[in-house]
Amino acid sequence: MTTDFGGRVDIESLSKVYGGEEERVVAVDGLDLEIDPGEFLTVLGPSGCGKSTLLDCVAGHVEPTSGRVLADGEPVSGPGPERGVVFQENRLFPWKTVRENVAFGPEMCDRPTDHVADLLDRMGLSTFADSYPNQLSGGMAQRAELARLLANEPSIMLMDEPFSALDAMTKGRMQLELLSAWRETDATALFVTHDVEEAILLADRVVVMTARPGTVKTVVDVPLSRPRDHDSRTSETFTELKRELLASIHGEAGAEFDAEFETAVEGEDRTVTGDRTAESDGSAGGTSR
Ligand SMILES: Nc1ncnc2c1ncn2[C@@H]1O[C@H](COP(=O)(O)OP(=O)(O)OP(=O)(O)O)[C@@H](O)[C@H]1O
Repeated sequence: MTTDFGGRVDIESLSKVYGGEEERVVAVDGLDLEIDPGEFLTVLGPSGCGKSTLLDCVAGHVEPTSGRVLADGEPVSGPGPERGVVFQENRLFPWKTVRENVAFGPEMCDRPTDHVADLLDRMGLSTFADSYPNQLSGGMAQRAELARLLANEPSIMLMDEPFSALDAMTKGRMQLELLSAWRETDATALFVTHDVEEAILLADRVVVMTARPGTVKTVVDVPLSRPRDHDSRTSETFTELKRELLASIHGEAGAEFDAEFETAVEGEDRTVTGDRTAESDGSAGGTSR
């Protein structure tokens, strides 16, 4: 699968303020980030720190208050075909079948739809191609969303906690399916998640955001080889990265957030190991797939 665009993303001094004078919320404040073409970047951060706002600004669904986003050097001023989005909740058209949902994007752009059957097959949805979204399980609907994203062959894949509502086993399968599909493209991926393990498993680099107003706290390289599988989670490198990222998020989110992540480190030595965290300087990491 190829794309027509390079997939570079530059986020420059991005700020977003919601509301008026009375209920002013500074969601994102002066955030700088560069994402290389073909890179898989995950974004972690405490609840409400502006992760979705960041992704929405890149998608062109939210207009920055100041600063800008460039996609392949062009300022983003709205949604575009080179950027595809998957949200946490199912946004499939309920009146269309799975096949029609997946084919919709290419059809709207007068592009071929020959790859739709193959995508449905890869996502394990061939036998549900003629089903409607309300006949699908949560995991199937998310697979259909992913197939729909891939059918559009975007050069930039934007994903906002797409697997957060899935059970652990389905989530694990979907993560590997996503990686496998992404590796066959040249696409850049920006993936927002609350899940530290998910952030590591998928990424070339993990961005940790500060508590609101959100900006980049740290950027951590993930030096795990690809292709990755479930065994990648058992490596020493993975465990060290997990401790490092949990410590970074704990430090940011404060005590009220600790409880949420307490279970994630249960049974493990919580000592923070050597600091391999690179302070954000906007430099890009490796992109080997
Ligand atoms: N349309 C909006 N109008 C007003 N405030 C908003 C709007 N969208 C988001 N916010 C506020 O901006 C802040 C950042 O929200 P955002 O959804 O970007 O954070 P998040 O990190 O994605 O949160 P979560 O992890 O809980 O999904 C929050 O305080 C939120 O309430």
